[in-house]
Amino acid sequence: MKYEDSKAKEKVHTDFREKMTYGEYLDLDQLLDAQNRLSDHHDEMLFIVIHQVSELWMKLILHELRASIESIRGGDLQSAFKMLARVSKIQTQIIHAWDVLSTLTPAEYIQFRDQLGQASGFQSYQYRMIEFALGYKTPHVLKIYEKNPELHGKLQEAYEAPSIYDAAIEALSKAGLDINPALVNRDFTETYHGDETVEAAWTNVYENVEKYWDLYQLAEKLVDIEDWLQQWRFRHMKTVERIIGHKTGTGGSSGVGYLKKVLDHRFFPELWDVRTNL
Ligand code: HEM
Ligand SMILES: N[C@@H](CC(=O)c1ccccc1NC=O)C(=O)O
Repeated sequence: MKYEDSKAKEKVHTDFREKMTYGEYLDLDQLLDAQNRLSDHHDEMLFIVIHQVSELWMKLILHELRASIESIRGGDLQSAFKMLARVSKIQTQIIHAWDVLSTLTPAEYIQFRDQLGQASGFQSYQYRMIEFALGYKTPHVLKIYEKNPELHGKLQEAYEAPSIYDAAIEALSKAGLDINPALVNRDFTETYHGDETVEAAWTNVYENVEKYWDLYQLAEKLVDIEDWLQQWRFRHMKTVERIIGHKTGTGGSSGVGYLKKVLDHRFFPELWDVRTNL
């Protein structure tokens, strides 16, 4: 039994459902007691809340992505569309969070930045699991968690699992489109970089929409997700530039230069290339 499930059961048994309150159901004592500032600077509260809200939304994104991968692999594309549409809407929420964070000025941030030590969003394991679920497998990220076996195990599992794009490629193949067989059983720990048979298959789908309506819809849902993820990355990079300029990051990277470089990575390359082919 998963931890979440056992906790829910315990709640029902001990509280008798009718007596359970709003705060108990949502564990608000715990949730609202977790904004612990390291400085007494007013704006540190904003910094903490934005991160916590983003991590909560990431939790839901992962929940939806994992289930949609299972649905695609099981041939139930309609359920996957519903969940992927939800992922896109969540992404718009976390993109808008940058508008709130942009109210933090460099002069304000610098007053509590030192307190953050070497902590950095670089260490967000949920963000990495999202990247893994979308097929961007960066092995150096696993190293960060070597000293935490529980998290390392979870990340390793996500690292080895087929991504949503692997599931989509399998769906292309199952629909009778000619896909390089080596791709279907490939080493999923490798970041996917593109394949001619996949590009030809997507081109076929886009040219024969009425025949491949489901695959066409799947493609467009994936484009939505990559589009929004790139917009999130871009807003992060620009917000960082306006707050810390070109200072090096607390995580040890070059900062803005590094965040710009990450923007080069494409998750579903053929879905972008196909647009040129049509
Ligand atoms: C004042 C606000 C912020 C600044 C100055 C900032 C700065 C940075 C910098 C410089 C990096 C590069 C790694 C490093 O050397 O530290 C980074 C990475 C990252 N940050 Fe932020 N960040 C901010 C807010 C946020 C927020 C609100 C989130 C949301 C969870 C976030 C998530 C991440 C993630 C996931 C990475 C890793 C990106 C990657 O490796 O592709 N950051 N951040
Ligand atoms: N990397 C940031 C620090 C930072 O943003 C941060 C620090 C602790 C917890 C989350 C953070 N957010 C995202 O990177 C910096 O260099 O200022």
